[in-house]
Amino acid sequence: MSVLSLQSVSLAFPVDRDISQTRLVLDGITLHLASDEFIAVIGRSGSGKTSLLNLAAGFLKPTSGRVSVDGVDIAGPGADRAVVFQDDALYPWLNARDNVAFPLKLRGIAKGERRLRADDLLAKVGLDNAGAKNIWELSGGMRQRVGIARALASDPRFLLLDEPLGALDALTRARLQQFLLKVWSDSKTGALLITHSIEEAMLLATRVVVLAPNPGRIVADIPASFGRQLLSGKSLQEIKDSPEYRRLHDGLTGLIHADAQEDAA
Ligand SMILES: Nc1ncnc2c1ncn2[C@@H]1O[C@H](COP(=O)(O)OP(=O)(O)OP(=O)(O)O)[C@@H](O)[C@H]1O
Repeated sequence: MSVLSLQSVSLAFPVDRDISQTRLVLDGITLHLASDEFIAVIGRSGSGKTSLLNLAAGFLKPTSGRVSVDGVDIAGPGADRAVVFQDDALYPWLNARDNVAFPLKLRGIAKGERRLRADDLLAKVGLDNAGAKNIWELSGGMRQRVGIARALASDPRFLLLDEPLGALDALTRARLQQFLLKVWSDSKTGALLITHSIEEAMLLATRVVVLAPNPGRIVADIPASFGRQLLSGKSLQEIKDSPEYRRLHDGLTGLIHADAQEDAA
């Protein structure tokens, strides 16, 4: 079992490129993600969700505090932490299979083996016959699935997901939520998901973390079991109709709303 940890992490950005003046964006963040967990981070726009993910990915260095994997400070981005963005960021000059195989190429894996593994990963994300397709021939949902297959190709211990379903229509998004849940459960990687959707956070995560802004800080860290209920075959409607679902939904909405009112006061 691996653990990705942020320990008393703060992050300040310079104000208007003036490095003598800084603004605190995240303050005192402590968060541990184990490789069997799915943490969803919600919070208002500007509360620091993406900054938190960028710290975990190693794209940003904390101003103070530590970011580590299994107790070892990270030095920057690494293959142990794969990132999927809202904008799929695929290579348009490569077909779907070669996009997925790209991390394998970087690791020096031979061509035949790369092809087999890429096809296997494409099958895992339900794109068995799409390997030879050009990126521009794929729908938005298919492109996101290729992006997730590519992230899995590096055999990461953690998947860092920055609003990966945010640009999709409601129906495709609902389908891909179920798919993401299955991928997480099968691949046994820890997942950190940034989302604007309370419902998405509740349906996928084993823990929902709420950030409040100015400066970004954790105001709630709540366990959830709806994803596991979905995986064990309970229907979405039954889950959404349950009192525990409605209670948590109301609670999370209240937390985000309370924080907005505090800001306006
Ligand atoms: N590179 C940067 N330089 C200066 N300020 C930044 C930088 N990146 C983010 N910020 C500021 O940090 C704060 C948090 O931004 P961040 O993108 O992490 O929030 P967020 O919760 O992900 O927002 P959203 O939900 O709108 O994507 C914002 O006020 C933003 O303007």
